[in-house]
Amino acid sequence: MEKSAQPSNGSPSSTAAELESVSKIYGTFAALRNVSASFESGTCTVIVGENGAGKSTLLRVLAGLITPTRGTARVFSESPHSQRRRMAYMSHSTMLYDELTAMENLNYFASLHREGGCACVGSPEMALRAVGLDPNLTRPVGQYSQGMRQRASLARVLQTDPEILLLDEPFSNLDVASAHHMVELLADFRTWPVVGGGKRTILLTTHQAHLAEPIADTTLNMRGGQIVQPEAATK
Ligand SMILES: Nc1ncnc2c1ncn2[C@@H]1O[C@H](COP(=O)(O)OP(=O)(O)OP(=O)(O)O)[C@@H](O)[C@H]1O
Repeated sequence: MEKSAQPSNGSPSSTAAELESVSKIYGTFAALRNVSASFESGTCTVIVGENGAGKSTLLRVLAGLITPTRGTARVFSESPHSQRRRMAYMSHSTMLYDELTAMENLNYFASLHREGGCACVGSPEMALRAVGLDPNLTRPVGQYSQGMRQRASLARVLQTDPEILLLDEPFSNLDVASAHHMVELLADFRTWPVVGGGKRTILLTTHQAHLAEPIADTTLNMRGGQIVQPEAATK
């Protein structure tokens, strides 16, 4: 089934990411079935659906972490893998070391990026301040509340200064106040200028679409590995 997340305005340069007839088959099971969608630069797309609908698979294909069985994924008109330094992917798990402080965690991941040749525009300190965490906190992340852990996790991906932010269930395990704070942080992120021009693009999956409403330009509904609604603009 083929659906367009956002209708093309005829300008290829405004497309941040796209899927063209993408399927992902595990054995005999299709996690994604012939999905086509495009995501315009500067927009926030919220992807909702039941467990197993294919939301994470879609994000991971765009992140270049999964190769489609059929079809093509493109990021800035190139392969996702080749554009990975312009993207950041935050998975379900925080991917932080519990025994390290937030600053130590971010320094560690920043060093990995530098070794990979990534120019980290944001510093770990700036990223932590951006999400409202004190860079001088001496407590290890293992002693943080869930909300603080999620913020530290967001800082980990923001410090790479991504143009495209892919967030898998960023509100999971957060109370409503923390989820609202996360949404405010994401709204703020969208306003950050991009070196060399361009706009920040967000794709996020959630079971709680109402939480993302303030920043959602488009909501996509997935079921059985397909996008089942072409679009449902929330504003
Ligand atoms: N590596 C894998 N091997 C086999 N099946 C997989 C694999 N990864 C995902 N699947 C299956 O593909 C389907 C889609 O998974 P996916 O994680 O994309 O769903 P989801 O919509 O993100 O679900 P959830 O909301 O539970 O995270 C599921 O049925 C899942 O079991």
